[in-house]
Amino acid sequence: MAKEASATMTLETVRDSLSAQEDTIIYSLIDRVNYPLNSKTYDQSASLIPGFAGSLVEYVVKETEAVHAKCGRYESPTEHPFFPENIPASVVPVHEYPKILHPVASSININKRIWDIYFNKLLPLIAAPGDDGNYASTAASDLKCLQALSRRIHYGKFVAEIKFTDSPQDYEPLVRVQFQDSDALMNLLTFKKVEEMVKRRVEKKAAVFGQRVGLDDSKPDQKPKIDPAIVSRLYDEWVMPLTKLVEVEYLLRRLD
Ligand SMILES: C=C(O[C@@H]1C=C(C(=O)O)C=C[C@H]1O)C(=O)O
Repeated sequence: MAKEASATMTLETVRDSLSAQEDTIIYSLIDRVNYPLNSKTYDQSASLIPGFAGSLVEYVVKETEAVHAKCGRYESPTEHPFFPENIPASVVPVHEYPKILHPVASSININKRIWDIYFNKLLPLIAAPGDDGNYASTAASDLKCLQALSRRIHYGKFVAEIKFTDSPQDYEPLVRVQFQDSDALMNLLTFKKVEEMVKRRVEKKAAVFGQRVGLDDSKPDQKPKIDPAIVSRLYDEWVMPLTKLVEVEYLLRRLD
């Protein structure tokens, strides 16, 4: 780990970053629920873009990622494209990010799973049925959610690096090529108490950020914009397990 980075990054600062990223995720989801499901956005056969074989959301994500890639977005170790095969080279001057992670980190990208879970599991839970025709805005909102979730989940690389360098005596034996043990690694890096606290915190944030604010105090409380229990479930079933999956994938190759 680079000196300047190891001096400033600790498990506490990493956890603070994960907490700050919750805010971005929850605000992005609140933005998405302003639109109904708008299923044409996801229809492979709707042919909304002449000459493009795929859904509108795929088109928006691929084209946006291409522009962002040229501007250097994916040079950052915290950013991961959803269509890496489509990514042009950066044309901007190279920024020297602190070298915190082992070089294998750049080969770990689980965005295909994040994409699948977002569209097939989460979206049907949060978006109201209906179609208001705002497909491009809907796709742009989806992209913000996907990027925020992807950044958070791949941040598991940093969590893993800090845990490894804090306790190499515990991690190294499980990582050595001849004894690689994913289940034992998963147990070692799991902190159930922290996970319970995160679930309660995101539920509370969803209730606070999703409040409907009016000036008429006599009106009874209305439902928050997004169901706080669904946000807690999102973390419990998908966000934290996938973060830990990234942690394990990274650790298994940490000594390559
Ligand atoms: C991120 C950490 O590692 C694990 C994953 C967590 C998460 O994704 O929020 C929480 C606790 C740990 O089980 C951590 O220890 O903070």
